[in-house]
Amino acid sequence: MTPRTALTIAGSDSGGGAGIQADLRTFFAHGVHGLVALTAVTVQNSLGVQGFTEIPADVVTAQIKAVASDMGVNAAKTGMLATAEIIRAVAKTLDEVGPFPFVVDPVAASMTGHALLREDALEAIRTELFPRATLITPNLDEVRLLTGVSVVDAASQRTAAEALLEFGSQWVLVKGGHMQGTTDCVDLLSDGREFIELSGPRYITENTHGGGDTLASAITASLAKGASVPDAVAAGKKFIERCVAEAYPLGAGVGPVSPFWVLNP
Ligand SMILES: Nc1ncnc2c1ncn2[C@@H]1O[C@H](COP(=O)(O)OP(=O)(O)O)[C@@H](O)[C@H]1O
Ligand SMILES: Cc1ncc(COP(=O)(O)O)c(N)n1
Repeated sequence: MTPRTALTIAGSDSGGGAGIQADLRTFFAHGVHGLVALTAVTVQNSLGVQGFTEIPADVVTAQIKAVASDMGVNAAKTGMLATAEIIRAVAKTLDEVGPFPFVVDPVAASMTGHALLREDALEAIRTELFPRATLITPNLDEVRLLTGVSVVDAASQRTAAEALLEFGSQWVLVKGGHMQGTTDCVDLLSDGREFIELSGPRYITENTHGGGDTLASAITASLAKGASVPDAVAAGKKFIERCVAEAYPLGAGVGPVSPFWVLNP
């Protein structure tokens, strides 16, 4: 039987733990066929990002149109988008080939602190992509960059969710992985009416590379299969928890979260 399809519009991680590599292995783990529009090639390993080269915006557009016109897209997500020009091209192209559920993971930097966006690009994500998004999935660093809100507890997490929804997405997931001093990891999902706390154990590990990409692509895979946003996010949270619990060391720095457990559930 032909599986459902999900499109990732994102950068390549040569270390294989984040970016399109994380997205494709997550789509596979969900039984969803992955489609790709590559935006950038990063030179990266467990120690960080040594540099990147972006793909020309018209080539990003052409990749999206090629797969959408022939194979069909059941849901899409964005990760690293590199430049404002690529972001504008993605927004325009999605208007032409959509609608389908669309998840925006506003990747601004790697967890090692290296910029993955050129300077003017965060503003373009906010104005061009958020209003078109079914769901946006910022981490706490991205929340601060986008809204100025520092999330330190449940109240400020809710304030941040409300501020982010002002930019026009249908739903927001404020991820709590970087919250200090908590024994649980609590992500807050909201559409402005409902505020749903998704809580799970915080595992002690150094190896969380690719966690955000894996969560967003797990959610996108469930949306491609027809799940509602709350159901897709709840399933994604369960999925990433297990991936963090089974993360492995690789290289001298930060190892990747692992979806390999799906092979031996
Ligand atoms: N140590 C951990 N144990 C369990 N879950 C975690 C851990 N760190 C992050 N998570 C979960 O992984 C997902 C990604 O979160 P986060 O680290 O906040 O984003 P990002 O990877 O984009 O920086 C969230 O669902 C978060 O709750
Ligand atoms: C190509 C690419 N996309 C996304 C990330 C973010 O992932 P992380 O926050 O785990 O470094 C990355 N490092 N590289």
